[in-house]
Amino acid sequence: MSEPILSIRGLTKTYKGGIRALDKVDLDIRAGEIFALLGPNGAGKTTLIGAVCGLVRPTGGTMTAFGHDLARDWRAARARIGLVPQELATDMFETVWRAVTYSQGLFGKPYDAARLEEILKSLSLWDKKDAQIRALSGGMKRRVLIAKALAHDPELLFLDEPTAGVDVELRKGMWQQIAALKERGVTIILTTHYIEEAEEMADRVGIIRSGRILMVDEKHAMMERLGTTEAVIDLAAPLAALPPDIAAFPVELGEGGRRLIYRGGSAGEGGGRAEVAQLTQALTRAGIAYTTLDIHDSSLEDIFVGLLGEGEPA
Ligand SMILES: Nc1ncnc2c1ncn2[C@@H]1O[C@H](COP(=O)(O)OP(=O)(O)OP(=O)(O)O)[C@@H](O)[C@H]1O
Repeated sequence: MSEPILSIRGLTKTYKGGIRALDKVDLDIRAGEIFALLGPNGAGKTTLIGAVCGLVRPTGGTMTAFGHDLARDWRAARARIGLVPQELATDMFETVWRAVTYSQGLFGKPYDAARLEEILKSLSLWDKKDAQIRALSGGMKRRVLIAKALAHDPELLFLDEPTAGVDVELRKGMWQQIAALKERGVTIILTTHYIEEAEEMADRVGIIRSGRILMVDEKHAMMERLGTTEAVIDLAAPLAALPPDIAAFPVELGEGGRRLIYRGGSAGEGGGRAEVAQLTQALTRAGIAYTTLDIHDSSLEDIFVGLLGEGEPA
């Protein structure tokens, strides 16, 4: 693997009052990936982003971005990092154009009107460039946040809950924007508690709870390793007991013998689905007819809920 673009070791943050928002977090981010940090409310996602972007002062640990130690050489690294925060912390009376111009210069980048025009056009904000931000719709305000974060052409972009509270259509639009940024080579870290968002977008997923990273893996590997297949088979006639050939599969009888429920394997091609195919063949061989077969793989959501359900944090 090439050098990580961002490397975090032992990152800890204890807020005044004693809340430990981050607890010895280790994380490496690869150039060009979309990394989704998943966690429930209060897990420490925003604190983690804030620590990298210089908004939160860590209590302990080290962070290296683009080879720069963030504690010693913050500006050089920060100039290459963009942040789309959850909330618009900008002057609402400002025009869109002034807001993005300000952001472009914030880390020493020279004024480049053509680039700003390009960014605003790509986010369908060009015809709003002279509008005051307060006059924009919620969806447009969010796009202004993205435009501001992109104005200095960051190579690493943080998106904190990019689609929290936005409608489905806007969310899909946002996903397209994020995919387009990845195409251009931008590395993306997004936080979300919409599992669907991670499932759709991410190359890798990290799960955080109570300031601790519980798991980091390729999304597909995580789904294959932790996922299962469930098949619900409605039988044409009730069965009093399972014949041995059928009982050899991970199945149980329900609905007074009318329904066979299979749970097993792993999600994905080879695992549970292949075994369900064998199960249906065994049913046919045993002369057991069925009317419907409903099969599905567990989603990232099932996995996530299962992981978070495993005991309360220490
Ligand atoms: N400025 C602060 N002072 C004290 N405690 C804080 C501060 N900011 C966050 N916390 C606490 O730190 C913990 C982590 O908060 P954080 O905002 O990082 O979580 P999050 O995962 O981003 O949650 P959400 O999804 O709700 O944004 C929470 O218990 C929160 O109450």
